[in-house]
Amino acid sequence: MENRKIGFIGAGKMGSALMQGIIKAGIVNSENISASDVYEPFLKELKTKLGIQVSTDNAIIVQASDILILAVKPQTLGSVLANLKTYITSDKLVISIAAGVPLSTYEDALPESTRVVRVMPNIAATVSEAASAISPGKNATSEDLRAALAIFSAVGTAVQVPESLMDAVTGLSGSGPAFIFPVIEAMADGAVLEGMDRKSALTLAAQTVLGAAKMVLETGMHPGELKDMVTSPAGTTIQGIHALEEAGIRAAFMNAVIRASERSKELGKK
Ligand SMILES: NC(=O)C1=CN([C@@H]2O[C@H](COP(=O)(O)OP(=O)(O)OC[C@H]3O[C@@H](n4cnc5c(N)ncnc54)[C@H](O)[C@@H]3O)[C@@H](O)[C@H]2O)C=CC1
Ligand SMILES: O=C(O)[C@@H]1CCC=N1
Repeated sequence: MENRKIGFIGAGKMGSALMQGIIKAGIVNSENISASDVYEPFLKELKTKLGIQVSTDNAIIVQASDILILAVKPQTLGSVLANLKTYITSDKLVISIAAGVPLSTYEDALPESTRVVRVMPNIAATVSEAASAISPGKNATSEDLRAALAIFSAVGTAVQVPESLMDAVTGLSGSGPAFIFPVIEAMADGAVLEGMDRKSALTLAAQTVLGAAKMVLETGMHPGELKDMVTSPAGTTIQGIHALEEAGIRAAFMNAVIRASERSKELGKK
C-alpha cells in the first residue's frame, strides 16, 4: 500500500480529515498523497501542514494517482465526473465518499470498466476514530475492496455493507458526530450551570461519551444493561434518565438518523 499514490479531488473538511488520518496511520507517505481543490488557500495550507502534493487542476491529480478519492459535495460531483472521465482509466481505483450518490451514477458517468468503491466515512478520521462503511461497485476487484478496507481501517473502523444500507449509514455514522457534539456541549452546559468551569466540564463530558462508547464496543454488553449498571435505585442517574425520557430523547435521536438518511436518499436522486 505504501507505494500507491492516493489523490484527493476536493480538499475540504472530509478530504483533509482523511489525508491527516492516512498520514498519521503511516499507510502511505505524505509525498504519495496529492490533492486538488478549486480553493487554493486550502491547498497551500495542506501542503505546508502535511507535505502533500497539490494542484488546482483535478486532471493532474487524477493522472498522478493509483487511487482517487472523490471528496467533493454531491451537488458538485456531476460536473467533476464529466470533466474527469477522459482521464480516468481502468488502472485506477475510484473511491467516492459523497453522501447519497449511488455507485451506478459513477459507473454510468465514467468509462465502462471503471472500478468504483463507495465509502461513507466520518469526520473522526482526523483522530483515527472514523466509523466507515464500504460498498464495492460492479467492476471493483477483491483487491480494490481490500485496499479500501485498508485505507479506512487505518483511520478508524471500517465495515463492508450492501449498498442498500448506505443511506442509513450516512444518517447514523456519517452525520452522527454532529449529533453527539451538541450532547457533549449541552452536558457540559449543565455542569457549568452548577458552577463548574467550562474547560473541566467539556473534558469530563467528552471523556464520559468516549468511555460509554468504549464500554459498548469492548464489553459487548447491551447498552440497556450498561445503563442499568449506572442507575442506582432512588439514586441520581434515574432522575437524569427521567428528564431525558420526558424530553423524548430516544425519538429525537431516532428521528435525527432517519431524517439524515432520507436526505441522503434525496441527494442521490439529483
Ligand atoms: N463533512 C463530513 O463530516 C462528511 C462528508 N462526507 C462527504 O464528503 C464530501 C465532501 O464534504 P465536505 O468535506 O464536508 O465538504 P467541503 O465543502 O468541506 O469540501 C469540498 C471541497 O471540494 C472543493 N471543490 C468544489 N468544487 C470542486 C471542483 N470542481 N474540483 C475540486 N474541488 C472542488 C471545495 O472547494 C471544498 O474544499 C461530500 O460529498 C460529503 O457528502 C462524507 C462523510 C462525512
Ligand atoms: O452533512 C452531510 O451531508 C455530510 C454527509 C455525512 C456528513 N456530512
